[in-house]
Amino acid sequence: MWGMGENNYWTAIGTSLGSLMFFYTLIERFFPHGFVRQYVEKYWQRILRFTNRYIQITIDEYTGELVDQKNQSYTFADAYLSAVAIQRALQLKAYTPKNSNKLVLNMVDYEMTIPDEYHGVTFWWMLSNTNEIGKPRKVDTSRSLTLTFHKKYRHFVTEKYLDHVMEKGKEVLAQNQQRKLYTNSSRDNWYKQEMWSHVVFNHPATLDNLAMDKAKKEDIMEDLIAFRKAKAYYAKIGKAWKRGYLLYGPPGTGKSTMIAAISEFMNYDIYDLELKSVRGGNSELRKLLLDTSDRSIIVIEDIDCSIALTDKRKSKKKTSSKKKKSYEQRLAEIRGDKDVTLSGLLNFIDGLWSSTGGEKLIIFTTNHVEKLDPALIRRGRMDKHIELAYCSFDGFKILAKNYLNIDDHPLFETIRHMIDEARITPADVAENLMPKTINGGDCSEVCLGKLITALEKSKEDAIRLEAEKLLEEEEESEEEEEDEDF
Ligand SMILES: Nc1ncnc2c1ncn2[C@@H]1O[C@H](COP(=O)(O)OP(=O)(O)OP(=O)(O)O)[C@@H](O)[C@H]1O
Ligand SMILES: [Mg+2]
Repeated sequence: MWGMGENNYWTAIGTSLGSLMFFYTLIERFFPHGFVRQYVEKYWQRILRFTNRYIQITIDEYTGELVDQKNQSYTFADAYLSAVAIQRALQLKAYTPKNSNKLVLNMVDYEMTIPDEYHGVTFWWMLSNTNEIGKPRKVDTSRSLTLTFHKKYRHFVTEKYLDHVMEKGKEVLAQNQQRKLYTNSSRDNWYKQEMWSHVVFNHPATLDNLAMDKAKKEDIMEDLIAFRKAKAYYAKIGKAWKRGYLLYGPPGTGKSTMIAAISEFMNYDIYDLELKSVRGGNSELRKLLLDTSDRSIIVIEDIDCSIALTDKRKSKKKTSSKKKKSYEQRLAEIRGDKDVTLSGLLNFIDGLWSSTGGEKLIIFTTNHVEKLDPALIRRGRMDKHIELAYCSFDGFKILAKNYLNIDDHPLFETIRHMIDEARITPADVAENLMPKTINGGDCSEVCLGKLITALEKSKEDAIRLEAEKLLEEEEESEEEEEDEDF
C-alpha cells in the first residue's frame, strides 16, 4: 500500500525532499519578491532535474491563450489547498466574498509552499506567479500551482491523489458558496436573456428546527445522506443521480419550510419553478430545466394548481371556459402562450432523470394528494412521499424550544392531552408561541396559555365541522329517499 512499509532508504529520500522544500520555504519568506526569488526558483528547477528523482505537475490558472478560460482544476486545487493551509499555516488572511456572509480564510501571499500529507505520503505544493519560471508571463494576473513528489508515487498521484484533491476542492467550494434561490417568474431579467433570476438564499429553517415526528425526520435525513453519497451506486445501477420527493399535507404544515431546510442540510441551490410563468409550453420548460446546475433542488409548489392534471379534466375546463374566460386566459390567448401539459411534465421528469450530470432533487408540493394523476407521482418519478401532518406533541416540543427556548413546563401535560384531537397546524402553534414583545422577559406562561386557548377553539371548530358534515349527509340521504318515494 502507498506510504506503508517504506524502508529507510525511501524515508531518507523523503526527508531530503522535505529538507529541500524547507530551504525553499525559507528563501520564499525572506525574499518574497524580486530578483533573488527568481534566481532561486530558476536553480530550484535545476536541482530537482539534476536529482532525477522528483516529478512536478503544474496546474495553470488559465488554459489556452485567453484570459477568460479559467482552468477548473486550478480552482478546485486552490480551494483544496486553502483548506490545507488553514490547518498548517502560521499566518492567514480572511475575506468575505461578494454576495456571501461567510468568512473565507486563505494563505497569505508569501506562504506559498504548502506540504500536504495523504495516506502517509507528503506532497509539496508551490504557488507561483508566473506560468513558467524565467519566461515572460502570458497574462499578468495568471498564477500556477506546482505539485512536487518523488517519482515512485507517480501512479499514486495520477490515479488517487489528484482525484482526492479535486473532489475535496469541490466540497470546499460548495461549503463556501452562498446558497441561491432561482426563480423563473421574475420579468426583471428579460433583457439579459437569462431564464432564471436569483437572489441569495438565507432562509433560517433547518431540519433540526422543523416540527415533525422524530422518527420521520430521521428517516428523511438518512435518505438524504444516502442520496448524497450514492454517486457510485447510481452509476452502477445505471440510473441518473436524481431523487424525487412529494410533500403533501394541509396548508401551514411546513412543506415550503421543509424545502428550505433540505436546501440548508444538503447545501443545494433551489430552483423554484413556476409553471404558470412558462409561456413557451413544453419546449420552454425543457430549456429551463437544462439550465439548472447540479447539486440543486427543483421545486414545483402546489403542483395540483399548476397544471391541468389529466386530459379529462382539461377537456372539461375547455368546455366551461367557452362560456366565460378570465382576464388572464384572454391575455394568454392574445400573447399566444402555450400550455405545459402533463405529458410534457412527465417527459421532463423522465428526460431529466436520464440526462447527464446529476445530484438533483426534485420536489413537488400539494395540499391535495388525492387529486394528482397517479402517473405523476408513481415511484421512480416521485421516489419518496412525505406527509406533513397536523402538529403532534413531538412537533410542539420542537417549536416550544425554538420560540420560547424551553424543554419543559407544567403546562406541557395539558397540551399533550389536547394537541392530537385539536388538529392544529404547526404554523398556528408557532403563531401562538411567538412572544408579542421582544423585551426579553419570560413569557412562556402567557404564550402556552394562548396556545391552550387556541387548542380549545380548534377542537371546538373540529367538532362543529364534524356535526355540519353529518347534518349535510343526513339531509342528502333524506332527499334521496324522498326522490325514491315519488
Ligand atoms: N413543521 C414546521 N416546523 C416549523 N415551523 C413550521 C412548520 N410548519 C409551519 N411552520 C411555520 O409556519 C409557516 C408556514 O409554513 P409553510 O409555508 O412551510 O407551510 P406550507 O405547508 O408550505 O403551507 P402551504 O400549503 O399553504 O404552502 C412557516 O413560516 C413556519 O414558520
Ligand atoms: Mg408552501
